Amino acid sequence: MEATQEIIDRIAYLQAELTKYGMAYYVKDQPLVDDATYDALYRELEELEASYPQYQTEDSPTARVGGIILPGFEKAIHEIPLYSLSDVFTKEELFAFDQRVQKTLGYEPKYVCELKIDGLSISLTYEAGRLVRAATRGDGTVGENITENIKTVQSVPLRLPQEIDLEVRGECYMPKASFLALNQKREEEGLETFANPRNAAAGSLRQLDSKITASRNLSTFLYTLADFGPLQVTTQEEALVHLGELGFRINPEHHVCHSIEEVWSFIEDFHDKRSELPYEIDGIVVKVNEFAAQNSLGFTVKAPRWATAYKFPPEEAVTTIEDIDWT
Ligand SMILES: NC(=O)c1c(N)nc(OC2CCCC2)nc1O[C@@H]1CCC[C@@H]1O
Repeated sequence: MEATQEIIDRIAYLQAELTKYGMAYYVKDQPLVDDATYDALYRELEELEASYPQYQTEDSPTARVGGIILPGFEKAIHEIPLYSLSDVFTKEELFAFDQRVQKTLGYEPKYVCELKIDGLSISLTYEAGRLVRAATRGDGTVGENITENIKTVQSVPLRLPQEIDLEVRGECYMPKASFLALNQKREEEGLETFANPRNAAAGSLRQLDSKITASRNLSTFLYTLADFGPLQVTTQEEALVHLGELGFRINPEHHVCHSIEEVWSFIEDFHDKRSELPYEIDGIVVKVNEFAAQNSLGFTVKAPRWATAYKFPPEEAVTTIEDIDWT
């Protein structure tokens, strides 16, 4: 059916508005409209796109529901490898890391601390501002192409505000509340429950039916650029801020520390706050902030010399909602 200019404009308006509302709700955690308003506009867009499918764009908000069932996952080669992190488990080991860094640099650098999100590491590739590939980390060089599944994760932008080529990396995770609700539902259905949110996220992302992925309330925190492309950033802190400006979901608890002692107090602080977070973390990632200093330090075979992960002991597992002491 041919569409009038008025209908074409209305479809474009709804696609833009609902994308803006979705970004505010899922990325910035700051809703702009109430659910009823969003749902009414979403239904109107669904009806219009069903009547005029030639105007349903692949980055329309209605494209998030999944529906592709893949025969299997294609391999995804990482041109720039996804490194792992060295681990430290004590204050002494953390300070020894700082000593090695200072020995190489000849000065004490600023560090940026980030919560170590306990999810599945992913890589997102954009060409001319459009998401063209999403992949799991795999072994760091070869992962799985999970583009169709990642498109159903509401916090992942399908289109950037600038038509740039970019590859970003981060974690896809399942919030604790979604994990508990999912396990309760599976229990009621006599299905096997997931051991922890990380396994639940991995299982949800590695579904061949993207409709199942769409139902699992996954979210993301992005933390690094594989290639800096056109971005003019010189520190990790700036990179995080810029990723946020591009529309990616960034964990707000990043903090620049001016000494390893300050890093330690950040670690102690979050050791206590950990159980109150709405997502699981398994430690704190400590990175030299300046990219120039990172380049001087370089990488070992598998991990950067300019970063380490202080690991927390495993959190006592909360398996079902009944286990929580709500008092
Ligand atoms: N899990 C995380 O929250 C996290 C993070 N906040 N920052 C990084 O920085 C990368 C960059 C270079 C080497 C590690 N890595 C993280 O997780 C990685 C994914 C795979 C191994 C580590 O867990």
